[in-house]
Amino acid sequence: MTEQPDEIRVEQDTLDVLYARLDELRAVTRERLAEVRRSGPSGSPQNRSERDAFATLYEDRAALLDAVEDRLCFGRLDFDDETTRYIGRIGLTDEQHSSILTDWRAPAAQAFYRATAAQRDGVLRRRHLVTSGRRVTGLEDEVLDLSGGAASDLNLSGEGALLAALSAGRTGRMGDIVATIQAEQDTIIRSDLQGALVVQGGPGTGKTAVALHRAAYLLYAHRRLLERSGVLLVGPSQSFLRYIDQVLPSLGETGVVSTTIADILPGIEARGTEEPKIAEIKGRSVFGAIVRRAVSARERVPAQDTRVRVDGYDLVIRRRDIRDAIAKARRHRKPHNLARVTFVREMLNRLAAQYTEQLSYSVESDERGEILEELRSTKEIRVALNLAWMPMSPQKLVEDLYAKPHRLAEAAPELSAADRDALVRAPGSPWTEADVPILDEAAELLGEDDQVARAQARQDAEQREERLEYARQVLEGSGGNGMVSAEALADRFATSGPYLTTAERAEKDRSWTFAHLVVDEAQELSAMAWRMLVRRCPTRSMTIVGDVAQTSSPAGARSWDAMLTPLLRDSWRLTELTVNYRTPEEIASAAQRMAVEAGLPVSRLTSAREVPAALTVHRLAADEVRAHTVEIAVGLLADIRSGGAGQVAVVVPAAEVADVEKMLREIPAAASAGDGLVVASAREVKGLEFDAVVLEEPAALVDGPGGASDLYVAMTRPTRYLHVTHSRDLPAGLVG
Ligand SMILES: Nc1ncnc2c1ncn2[C@@H]1O[C@H](COP(=O)(O)OP(=O)(O)OP(=O)(O)O)[C@@H](O)[C@H]1O
Repeated sequence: MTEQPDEIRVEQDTLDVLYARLDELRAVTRERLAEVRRSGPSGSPQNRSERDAFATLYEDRAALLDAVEDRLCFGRLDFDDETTRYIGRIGLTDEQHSSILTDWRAPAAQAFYRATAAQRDGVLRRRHLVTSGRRVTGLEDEVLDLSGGAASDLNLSGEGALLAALSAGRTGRMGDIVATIQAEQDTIIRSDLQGALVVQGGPGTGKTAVALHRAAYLLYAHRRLLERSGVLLVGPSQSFLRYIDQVLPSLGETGVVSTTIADILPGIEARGTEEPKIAEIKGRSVFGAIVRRAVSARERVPAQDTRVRVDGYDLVIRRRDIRDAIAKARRHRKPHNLARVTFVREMLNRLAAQYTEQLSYSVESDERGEILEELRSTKEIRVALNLAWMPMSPQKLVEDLYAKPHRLAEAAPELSAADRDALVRAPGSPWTEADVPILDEAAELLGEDDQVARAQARQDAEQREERLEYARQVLEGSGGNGMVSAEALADRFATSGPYLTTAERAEKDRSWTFAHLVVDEAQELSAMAWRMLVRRCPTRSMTIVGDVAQTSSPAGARSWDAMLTPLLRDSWRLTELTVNYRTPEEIASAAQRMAVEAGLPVSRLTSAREVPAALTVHRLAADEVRAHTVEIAVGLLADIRSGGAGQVAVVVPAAEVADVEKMLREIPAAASAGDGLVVASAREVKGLEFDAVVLEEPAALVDGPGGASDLYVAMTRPTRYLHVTHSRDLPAGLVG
């Protein structure tokens, strides 16, 4: 990176203009918001809801303008025709409506990330602006003539800025990478919305970063479509979602619904744990058929006819009538609870016919209604009809399947007796993550009685068209600047109570379908979890990122093809990331060697950075290992903290976490470290990163349920140092 005082001054002047414009827009937005609020709570409900809608609009705009303060502008392109273009977090125009800053997601910004000496796209020079607050502190120029070329073999663009970003201390929160997105990442970020895009890449290749930037890009490029139905982001754990939760807001996007598989069903708390081998059984796609059979079993012809007496008349609930009524109800292919209405109506009609045959006169239609009501409320008839077609909640259906071995045996002939035995559990046991897709499948097949909701939805759709037209006129009148679509504004007009975003509405509604789905650490998902997600995204427009070499769940994917083709057929495409930005070369090579020896399906990986003495291995006596682990962690913490912020993690098998935490609590420097020192299992650190990691007894990790994949994950978390403490032999390949 070069210090060029004159050039820096020029860029500082530009930056001053851009920030002045940002401040001006902030002031205008705040003034408009104040005006709306001043207008007070009077007026008709229609006026009030419009006022609330405008208030939300200005609040969102103010929040967006605040979010882009840091590194508002980070790049400049100089073209052959002597024009220049500045690239930043958002687009800005001056008072004459001329562009002064180009949004990084706009087509006009693409060359900033993609132009190379070989393919310049008219770009002469790419400049990275390094800033601190509102000050320009450095510049990095790449002259794209053939003599200059890329700065390294890896074709890294803005290498100085990139390496500075990569070696900065970790805060425990992921940051955005807009200023230094690399060409192979940019291609993925801007890839077509249609179909499912699978991004396979080794650890640290930026899969999470790319998935989030792609979500922000798609929301920008297809705002109308995506804002209305929303984008669903599925991550592996709540701690992972916390780790990434700043990235989209820093890119000006807040409307994405984030969740985990365990939390995806409204009203279900899946906090129970179970053996991985049980989760594997529950994750098999055959559970789709098992749930279907379990539902069908609740529609059954009894062994005998049932006689009942109503008002002194003898009626027979005949097996053959039940068989016919079931067949008729099934013909409409509605979910069980909804089809039950047809079954009951048919049976009551047949019983009413028996009843009236016994009368000495013919009945009028109003009397017939009374007879039907009488039959419906007769207890024996209710019981008999329920036995033939039981109304069911998903929870009850699945609970019965686990608690009553005969039900499971009937529904699951594909499972071995041993597998079925493993699934048995008492009613009332807590739900586990692997139960969630099964409950969702059951909810889908059982259905809720949503007639009222559907009528309401039809009415809403009609009213929405009117509001949309009105919102378009309003936006035209107020010179809408693309920050909000007419669709979003129309939806805001609709809510006279507190305004609900798409995200908030979607979160409450199990059957909400999203316009795009982003899945991170996707290799962990079972076939049943995929079925559940695909139901939520009927367009199959998805971004799926993961690494099949890091799969620890026995129900997860070892091959994308085997997992996805049965569900998505040919509507998915595979792309790869190959540069490791996180882990120093020495550590990454050791991890790769170990993974290859263990037979994991590792991807090609080249490391962007080298850090001297990044990997240290401590061979110890068995009774010394734990004390050394703790001591090394405390030493690393002091070392890293002396240079500013940073995080150290100690990775041990899950059963050891509490013990190590207890030892660390007794050391004052560790006890007061807060987020700076984390003790966790390999599974808990998946997707996260730390400045330094102390990894205890790798052979024990390999013996655990996640096997060598867990060790691969643990080894590839550090951005600077990895210390391995051990007494047992090291897994093959770990030391070269
Ligand atoms: N172009 C880039 N500029 C700056 N930092 C980057 C870039 N690409 C990736 N990084 C950084 O590299 C680190 C690893 O990225 P990320 O967590 O997205 O990788 P990953 O492929 O999801 O890893 P894992 O498979 O281990 O979960 C992060 O700190 C991320 O910010």
